[in-house]
Amino acid sequence: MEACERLQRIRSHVRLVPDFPSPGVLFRDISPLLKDPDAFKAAIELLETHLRATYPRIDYVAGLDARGFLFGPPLAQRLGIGFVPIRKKGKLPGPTESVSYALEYGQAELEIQSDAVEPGKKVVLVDDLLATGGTMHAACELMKRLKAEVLECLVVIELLSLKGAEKLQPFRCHSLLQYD
Ligand SMILES: O=P(O)(O)OC[C@H]1O[C@H](OP(=O)(O)OP(=O)(O)O)[C@H](O)[C@@H]1O
Ligand SMILES: Nc1ncnc2[nH]cnc12
Repeated sequence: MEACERLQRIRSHVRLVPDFPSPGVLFRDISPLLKDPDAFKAAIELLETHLRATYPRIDYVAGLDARGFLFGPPLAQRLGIGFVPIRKKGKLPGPTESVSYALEYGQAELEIQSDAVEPGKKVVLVDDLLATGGTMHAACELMKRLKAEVLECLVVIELLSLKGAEKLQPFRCHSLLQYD
């Protein structure tokens, strides 16, 4: 499958759900994408191709709770590197670093185990979707605390009107699909 054919396949498997989880939010539901093995494979392959073409060395893929856990581990496997979970508050044992943040429809706190990434390691942060960028920004802050280097914030879907990529600067952001 060509890259644009793959993108089209991915796009056609993202479902729009108005007013979820709260009134006024247009929710982009990736469930149909996960359910279709070819579409899901196309997404993972495009993420992998992009990373291989862009970075000579990546040490870890770090995924954001919860939907970053769907894309991060298969991607890390294909790259032959480790996966690190960044979780919502209270889920990780042992010493942790935590950062609170605001997202498109709420407030939450993200955590990482203090020894999850060694200082100086090169990390790609992965999630399904970038909206306001609050969640990804918090993940970047966690990486700063561990003295890791964020190569890029990588998402399947970017909601351009919410200007998440601007909020993340100077960190780089890459998305497969963009919506207004
Ligand atoms: O750019 P933002 O405005 O921060 O929004 C994006 C975040 O919102 C969603 O996660 P959510 O917090 O709904 O949690 P979930 O993955 O557990 O469903 C999505 O998976 C991103 O992580
Ligand atoms: N509009 C949206 N659709 C799906 N996930 C989201 N996370 C934040 N905003 C979202």
